[in-house]
Amino acid sequence: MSVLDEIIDGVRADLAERQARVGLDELKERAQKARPAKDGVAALKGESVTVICEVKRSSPSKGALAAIADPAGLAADYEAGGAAVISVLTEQRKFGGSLADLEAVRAKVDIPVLRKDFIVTAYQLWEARAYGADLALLIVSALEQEALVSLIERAESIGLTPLVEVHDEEEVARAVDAGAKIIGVNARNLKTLEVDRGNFARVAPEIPDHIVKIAESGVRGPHDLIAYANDGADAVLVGESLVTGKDPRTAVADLVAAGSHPAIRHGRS
Ligand SMILES: O=P(O)(O)OC[C@@H](O)[C@@H](O)c1c[nH]c2ccccc12
Repeated sequence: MSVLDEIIDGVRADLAERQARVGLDELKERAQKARPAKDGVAALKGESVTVICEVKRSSPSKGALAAIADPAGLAADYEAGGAAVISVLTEQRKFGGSLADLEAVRAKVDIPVLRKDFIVTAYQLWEARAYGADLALLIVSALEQEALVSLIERAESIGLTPLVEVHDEEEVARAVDAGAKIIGVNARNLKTLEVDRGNFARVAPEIPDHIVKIAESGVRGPHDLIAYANDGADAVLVGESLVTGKDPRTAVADLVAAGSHPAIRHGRS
């Protein structure tokens, strides 16, 4: 069984418990009361390379990264540093996240918030909206094509912007066919957990121009952002280096400054 399969088994077990506790109707009611979702595409695509900053306590590859007693405080630091979007891991077993983290972050910041989880049913999209998310991650390798198509449609119909994650060229084709407007290329293979920073450069040319391109994982600092930008990234998604560093606000500000450097804008469409 791959790491991804193992994670998804756990996600399904936890999901079944929540579904037994909170009915879909109740969840929809709560989602309807949530503040309208912010436009994820507008937040990410601009003159500069934008930065998505992640609240992540642990990971299957590295184990515990940071305790993060105050996820909302961390998110506020990210926002102050110039983050375009906050990503909140809500998967519990391997990443130490929760919907409570999402809710706390949402209450604290004004920028769009991404629910980062292993979404396999529409129920999780309603949860994302009910707890204040503006975007939701959909992982191509975790979904049959039919499910991917219907989850993208459902996400958009309830106001969520889907960020569709791929790892190779084949998955790009599936994401594009399914109607993705934002595609994230993960440098980490979720089946083996190996990180290959060269993956974005290989895969990104397959993504049509009108789609927002995000380079995910492995960004250690401004030099990695610049490399991804030169390979055509509109945005980068950064977790580990921010949660393990001493000063997240300054680390984000340094990334944002690199992303808005005129040298990077040259040749960008
Ligand atoms: O911590 P990093 O290497 O900066 O990576 C962040 C993010 O890309 C990573 O957490 C991630 C990318 N896709 C995912 C899917 C599920 C869980 C986590 C992820």
